[in-house]
Amino acid sequence: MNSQVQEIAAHCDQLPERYIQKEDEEHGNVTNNNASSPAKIPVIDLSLLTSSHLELDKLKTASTSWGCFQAINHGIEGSFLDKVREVSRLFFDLSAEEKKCLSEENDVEGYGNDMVFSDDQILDWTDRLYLTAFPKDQQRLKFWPKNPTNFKEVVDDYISKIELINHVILKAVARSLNLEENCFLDQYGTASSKMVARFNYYPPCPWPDKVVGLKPHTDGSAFTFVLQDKEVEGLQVLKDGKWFGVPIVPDALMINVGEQIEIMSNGIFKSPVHRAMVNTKNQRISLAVFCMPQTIKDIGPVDGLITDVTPRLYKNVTFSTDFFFQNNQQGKRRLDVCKI
Ligand SMILES: O=C(O)CCC(=O)C(=O)O
Ligand SMILES: [Fe+2]
Repeated sequence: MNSQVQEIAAHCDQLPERYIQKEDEEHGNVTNNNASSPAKIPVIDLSLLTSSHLELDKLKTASTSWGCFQAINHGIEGSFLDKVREVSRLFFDLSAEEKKCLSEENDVEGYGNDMVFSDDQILDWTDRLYLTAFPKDQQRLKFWPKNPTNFKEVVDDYISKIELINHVILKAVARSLNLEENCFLDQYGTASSKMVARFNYYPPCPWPDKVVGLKPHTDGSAFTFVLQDKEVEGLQVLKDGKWFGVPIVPDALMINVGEQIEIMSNGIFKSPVHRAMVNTKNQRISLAVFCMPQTIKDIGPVDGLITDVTPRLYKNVTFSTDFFFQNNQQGKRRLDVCKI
């Protein structure tokens, strides 16, 4: 196993070559830590989505222009979100030895860092814990921390709450396009869907403008729910060629449109390119929960959105594990592979 970034950060006085980012031609200056403007990422009140057309319209605009929004009044207590943050932090506070017990060579699940596909790959300044969290019978318990002792109880509880919100959002985005409210949910498949939790740990870095915490990417999910660090910012979203920092909105959940909803909506909703930056002083922890449709059948643009004026833009596709990682590995963007 590679050294964990946490250990490198604690012990080294020179940045290892493999973490030094090169200019990114596609997404502009990779290591410009100062996002160009304070973001106006829309804030959506989920409690209004069934009663207010205005809020539903805001959701539609957010998902078509930004591809993301901060959800408030989502039904999860702020004190519970703090608990989720706390068990995440307590896990990363454990000794290196204790955490390494939760990793296995060549397994994406468990504790580790940036997945290495090639010798010349530039690595992200992050360590992570990656767990299949739902359905429960697919959880691989050997990768779940025993410490803190309430880790699993809290995470299981959080995941079941996110599952409910995910359904609310899937229905609401359908209604926002005047479609039958289950059209995305039916493709998503309630019984056989999957949720993957990725706990991201970004140690402080003495050379923040030479590295990125998480390189620019789009999420392969239907939707992703990101619980942000409560004090330290770092997430940025690319819009109209500019990077926008995502501000901390207390108790909000940052929700990203994933590639699969971009496909199901025939490109109306956008899966945003985003990245995470690091800083010299403070560690940052985030928890991303990826809600993934069933992989037993393919997904594709919903019928109601394909017309003579808006022809089908994407093929049907199954987001199998191979499809997911292989394209990444070959440097191909998954969404491009799916385009007609
Ligand atoms: O750290 C963050 O805020 C973003 C995490 C993220 O984008 C991911 O895990 O895919
Ligand atoms: Fe992401």
